[in-house]
Amino acid sequence: MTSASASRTILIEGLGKSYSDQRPAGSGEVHYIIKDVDLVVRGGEFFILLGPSGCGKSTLLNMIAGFISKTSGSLRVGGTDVDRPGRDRAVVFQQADSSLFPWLTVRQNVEFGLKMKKVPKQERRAVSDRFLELVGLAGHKDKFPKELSGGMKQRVQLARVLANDPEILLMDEPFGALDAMTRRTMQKELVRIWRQTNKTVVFVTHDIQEAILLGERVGIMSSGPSSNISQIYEIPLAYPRDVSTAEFYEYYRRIQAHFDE
Ligand SMILES: Nc1ncnc2c1ncn2[C@@H]1O[C@H](COP(=O)(O)OP(=O)(O)OP(=O)(O)O)[C@@H](O)[C@H]1O
Repeated sequence: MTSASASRTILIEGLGKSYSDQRPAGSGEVHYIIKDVDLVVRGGEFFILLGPSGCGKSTLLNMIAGFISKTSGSLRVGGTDVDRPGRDRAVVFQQADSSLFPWLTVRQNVEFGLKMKKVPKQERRAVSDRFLELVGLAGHKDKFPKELSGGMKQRVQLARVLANDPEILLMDEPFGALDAMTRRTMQKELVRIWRQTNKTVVFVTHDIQEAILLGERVGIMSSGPSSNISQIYEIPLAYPRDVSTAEFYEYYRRIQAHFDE
């Protein structure tokens, strides 16, 4: 492993997260959302977390992001314990609306993080031009979020995250709220961007087709409580992938069978 990819490796051992029941009528009992999770995501890899609703995918992703603290086990990125959010990791959420600033233009939204870091204006321009081009929004830089469709807003969110150049992209069902056609376009774009930038991607979904279309490996989370990664499927299909091929269907069938068991 090169040192560049080692710095982007996510190493998870025996990771757990529990909450105690604090409701007035609650027992104070401890419930594990995830327990004994072991996982290594290599630098530059496209890794999928796939599982049924409520199994703890977002909890695990938010722990990697540093938003949720662990109860047990170890979680390291590039050899360093994760105990808070960091510039090496960025999250793309399902709803772009909650992350974009409505009073800023598309360009200003993309440049926001760079401005906070006091990057000079000319350099900010060059970065926002590059990433808005990459996500296909070169012609919409001066629009405000309310003038954009859902898919366009999601592209702005992605451009903004990429502009900050994190090592690791953490994506929580980022296309879940989009219509089928826009979703398909965004999936293709994401694969293209990932191959161009070689980022580490951890992508949460409950859609088997999306998992196989995007991931180099698909980690299946067992249904909760005390969920963990019960199996990992390697998907050695070439990109861009075609859902209509027999090989694609074979992986689909195998993973579907896993959930039917
Ligand atoms: N702060 C919290 N306190 C107690 N329980 C929580 C808390 N946050 C999440 N949970 C519970 O943890 C479980 C896993 O939630 P999580 O959002 O991680 O699942 P998910 O797999 O991402 O689900 P979905 O696909 O529906 O988004 C759920 O049962 C949820 O109710």
